[in-house]
Amino acid sequence: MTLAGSHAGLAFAQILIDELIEAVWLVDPQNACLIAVNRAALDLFGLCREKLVGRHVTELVYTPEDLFFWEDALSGRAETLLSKTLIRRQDATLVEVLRRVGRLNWGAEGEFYLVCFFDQSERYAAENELEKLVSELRATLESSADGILVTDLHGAIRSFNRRFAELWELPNELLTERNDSAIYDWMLAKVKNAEDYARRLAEIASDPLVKSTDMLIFRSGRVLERTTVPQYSRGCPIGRVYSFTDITQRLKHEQELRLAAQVFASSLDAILITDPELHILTLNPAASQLIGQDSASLIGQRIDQILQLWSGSAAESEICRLLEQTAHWQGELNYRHPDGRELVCLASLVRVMDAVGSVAHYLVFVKDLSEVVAARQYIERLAFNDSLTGLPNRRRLDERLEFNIQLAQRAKSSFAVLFVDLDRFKHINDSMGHLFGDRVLIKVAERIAQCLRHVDTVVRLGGDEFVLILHRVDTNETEQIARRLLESVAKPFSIDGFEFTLSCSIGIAMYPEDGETADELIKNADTAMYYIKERGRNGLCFYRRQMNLHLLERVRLDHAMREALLRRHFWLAYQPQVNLKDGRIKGAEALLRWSDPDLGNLSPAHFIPIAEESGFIVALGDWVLQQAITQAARWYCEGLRLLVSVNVSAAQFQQPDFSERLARYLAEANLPPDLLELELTESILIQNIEETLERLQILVGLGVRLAIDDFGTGYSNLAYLKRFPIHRLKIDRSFVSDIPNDESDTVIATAVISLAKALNLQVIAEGVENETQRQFLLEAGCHAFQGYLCAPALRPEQLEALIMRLGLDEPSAD
Ligand SMILES: Nc1nc2c(ncn2[C@@H]2O[C@@H]3COP(=O)(O)O[C@H]4[C@@H](O)[C@H](n5cnc6c(=O)[nH]c(N)nc65)O[C@@H]4COP(=O)(O)O[C@H]3[C@H]2O)c(=O)[nH]1
Repeated sequence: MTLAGSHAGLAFAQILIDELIEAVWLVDPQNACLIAVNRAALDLFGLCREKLVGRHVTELVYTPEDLFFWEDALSGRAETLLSKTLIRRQDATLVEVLRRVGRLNWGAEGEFYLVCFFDQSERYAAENELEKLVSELRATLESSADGILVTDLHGAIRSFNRRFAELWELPNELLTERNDSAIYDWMLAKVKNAEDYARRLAEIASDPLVKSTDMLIFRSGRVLERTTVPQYSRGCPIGRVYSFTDITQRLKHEQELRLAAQVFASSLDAILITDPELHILTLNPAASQLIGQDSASLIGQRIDQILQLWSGSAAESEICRLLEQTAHWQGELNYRHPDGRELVCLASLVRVMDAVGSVAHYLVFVKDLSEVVAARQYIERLAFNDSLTGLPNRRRLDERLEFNIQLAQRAKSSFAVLFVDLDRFKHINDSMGHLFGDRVLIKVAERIAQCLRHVDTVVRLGGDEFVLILHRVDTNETEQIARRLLESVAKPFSIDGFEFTLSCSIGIAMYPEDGETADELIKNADTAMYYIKERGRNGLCFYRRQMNLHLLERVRLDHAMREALLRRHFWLAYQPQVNLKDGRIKGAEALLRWSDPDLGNLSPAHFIPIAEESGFIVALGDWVLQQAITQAARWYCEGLRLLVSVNVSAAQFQQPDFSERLARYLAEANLPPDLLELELTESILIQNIEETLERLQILVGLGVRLAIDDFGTGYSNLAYLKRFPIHRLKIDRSFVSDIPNDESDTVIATAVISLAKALNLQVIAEGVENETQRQFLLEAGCHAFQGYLCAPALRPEQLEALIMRLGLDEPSAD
């Protein structure tokens, strides 16, 4: 029997199930029709009791599972069912329920199926909501730009996001197999200072409530910022969330920004930033210093009203065009500083665009060029002016000459170029030092300038050379000015109590006759100057065309000399040196002779200066030394103890191996060294005094005698003279020739003789041509003479014959 068959049972069951919270059906197991439903079931299905009771269960169930079950239940193959399912309400909505079917045997009342429905829709909705929330959270976690690690209070990892794995470069195996200690080890190995890292982590772990932010520096250089906060649940900490941000780039940018700010603040150039309308937004200290106003008063002002950006050559439209095209403009501007200074500035304008392509700012850089301009002007002055005398220099000369040429061409006029060179200036430099020489040059430059008109130009070429341009002059006027110049330079100088006189040689070239270009004019004036130098100096000379031929001749002569030495066209003549007291011959000066089959007999006065200029004198002088020693040795062997004097040039004397060679020649010839005298000029001796003294001592150590040739023509310093191991002074021919008529020559000759006496030196006069001179020198106490009065330079055999006639005064007799 089923429950449906027992009315009393059914009524009781109805009362029972009505009290239940869940929806309940009682189903007749015979026909699977509903025999009773409770109130909750009416609510759940949205049907009235009449619409439910009596219905076949399969009309009310919805899912295949239910349909199959009831099919099986009716055929006795199934009795219970418990699962989630769906029911359809009257309004066609589906409701998720947990449905339980059980077959109940109610004793005498019969059997029935009890079908209970628990409405799960709310729970499921909550679960769904939760699931959604979780997945949203997960997505949020994953989409975070920071790496996130969540742990429990003991550090066990609960989760981390992909970014965390990326930042820490976790290998795949650590992603798949969760191994907390391996992950922590990995992290430890990544950081640079593992010890600090571990200590800090332990500190954090020890306090579940701590919040902290730290910086982690990786071995790779990457820098992470780690922030950790406790994770709470219902107000209690249950774990910890770590978030990691890669701040490598940010730090770099911050550093760059700091640097930029530092550059901005400390830049020596003025930097101003404006808005698109050129209103100043900010400026650095250098800008306020350059402009001369404090930054507060400048901010807000238009930059172009403060700096004359559009002044000068730069028109506003042009600057705007350039800014438009290249985003940059640069130009010079003048700025009058409030303190009155006129500044020359280099300004640069740079346009800065914003993200959408509009002008955001202008950067204005201003550099004060005043010092640079002053330096440039100074360099120009240096470049175009001689630093010693302040006169224009060679570079300016070319410019002035070109200018004069153009003027003269236009006006069909002439002008003069004078090449002025001081005579024997080297002696002053060598004897008094370069500083003294410089002061002399300044004084000379002043004197030259005083002789000129303001339209003329004087240029110092260097050393003691000056070039003058005389504007619009003819030869007469030029000569007058040149003579004035000679006179002016010849006036005595007095520097630091030292009184001396100078002379100069002036070569003159006239435009256009003597040259049409600047180079030609200078070259020809120079040639004329050389010409006058060679002819005794202290004078002026106009250029003549033949002079250049003369220069060419010098080159040819130098070549011919070299050939002549090879072909044995040189020989030595010996001029006797006579004892003034007894007229006997006491020595001879070896003088070079050149008898050339093509050129004839050439004078050493002509070719020696050329050899000195070209340096050939070293080889030539060496040959002379060897020849003279050989000859003296020959005479010595023949029983003639004759002192032979040899002229030694500066270049020869300065050869490092001069004394060694000399010693070798003496030894090879077997000549007693005291039969050789070296004649050195004053100019040789006054160069590098200490070094010269050393060399002289070596020579004296060899046993040879030393004489100063042309004594009186240089600037001998008596103090040094005393120190030099000299045996003899030779009075220059120029002081002898006018004795006794020229008073100053006479005085000088007498003074030299007295000086020699005082220093206990021998003294010989050269160029003695007459008896008066001889007598004068004898009376003055001179020891010896040489000159045409006795004989010119002779061939050795002629000298021997003369000695036979006059007798020999052996050197030891001095
Ligand atoms: N007016 C006049 N002149 C006289 C008289 N007695 C001698 N002379 C000349 O005066 C010059 C004296 O030689 P110096 O002053 O050393 O002047 C020499 C010397 O500076 C140089 N010289 C000659 N031979 C040599 C040499 O072998 N080596 C070097 N380095 N220079 C030499 O050439 C210069 C000229 O030599 P020279 O033409 O031989 O001219 C010689 C000689 O011939 C005289 O009574 N009156």
